[in-house]
Amino acid sequence: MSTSERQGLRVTGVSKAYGGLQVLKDVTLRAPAGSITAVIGPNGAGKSTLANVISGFVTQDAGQVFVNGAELPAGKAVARAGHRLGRTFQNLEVFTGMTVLHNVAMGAYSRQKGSHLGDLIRGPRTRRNEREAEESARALLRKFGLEHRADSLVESLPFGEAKLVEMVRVLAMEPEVVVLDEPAAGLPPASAMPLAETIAGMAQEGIGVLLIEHNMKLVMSISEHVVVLDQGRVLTEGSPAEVQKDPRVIEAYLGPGHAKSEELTL
Ligand SMILES: Nc1ncnc2c1ncn2[C@@H]1O[C@H](COP(=O)(O)OP(=O)(O)OP(=O)(O)O)[C@@H](O)[C@H]1O
Repeated sequence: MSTSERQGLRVTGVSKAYGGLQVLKDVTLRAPAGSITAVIGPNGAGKSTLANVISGFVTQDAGQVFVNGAELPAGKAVARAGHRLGRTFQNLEVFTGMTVLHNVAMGAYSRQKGSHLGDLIRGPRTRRNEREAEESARALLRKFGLEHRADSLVESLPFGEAKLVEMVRVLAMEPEVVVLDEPAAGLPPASAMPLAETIAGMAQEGIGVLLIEHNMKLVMSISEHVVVLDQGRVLTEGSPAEVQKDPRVIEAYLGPGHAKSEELTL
């Protein structure tokens, strides 16, 4: 697919309620290919629910999600790999009991075509797929400076490296769009720079990145566009500089009376 055909992620009119609580209200946004779009908002604004709807873990009540113009079936997380949509989680999601290499190879394996019967009897095609998945996993680990960890169990890694493994596993899927749910959460400050470089690298490779993040420094330094969610609605959107100075955004975060002469530096 050429870069001009890649439209990235489009979310239109998504709403979701839990019982009487309307968590998302008519949310529309885009995360174009080759750029970083951030979603920020105070606690409880609906950011993780939005990530869950986009990645098919939660079924929306209304609205659609598209990757490169193709509508994704609501609530079908497993179908996302076929549509090249990858996602990382707020809480680390890695396959414990498996090596770093095999964790990343699972990402590569998910994009390969095979048959269930072939997988069951481990026919020649399955074995070739496994070999190829491991080779591309190894190449990615080299690229991200994790090659020396290939044979370690993923749970033996420091948290920051395990987070990076999760991200590399998503990249092994060769995604068109990635949703990163608070990638900086729990990371030591020293890891912020390599993380920013990794995310920027995704966009440079043409991926549409939707970055859900509380760390304003990270958001403001690498995002092209920022969407602000508040109480389930899109409050406003714009460039990092515009959003940072917007009195409505400052009020949403800090409460009324803070809007004058302040800038968002959370
Ligand atoms: N499965 C659920 N059942 C009921 N309520 C839920 C469920 N998931 C989320 N909520 C509620 O929906 C609202 C939005 O939650 P969500 O986790 O999406 O917000 P958030 O912006 O990601 O918050 P944070 O920044 O704290 O992670 C909250 O009031 C939350 O309690």
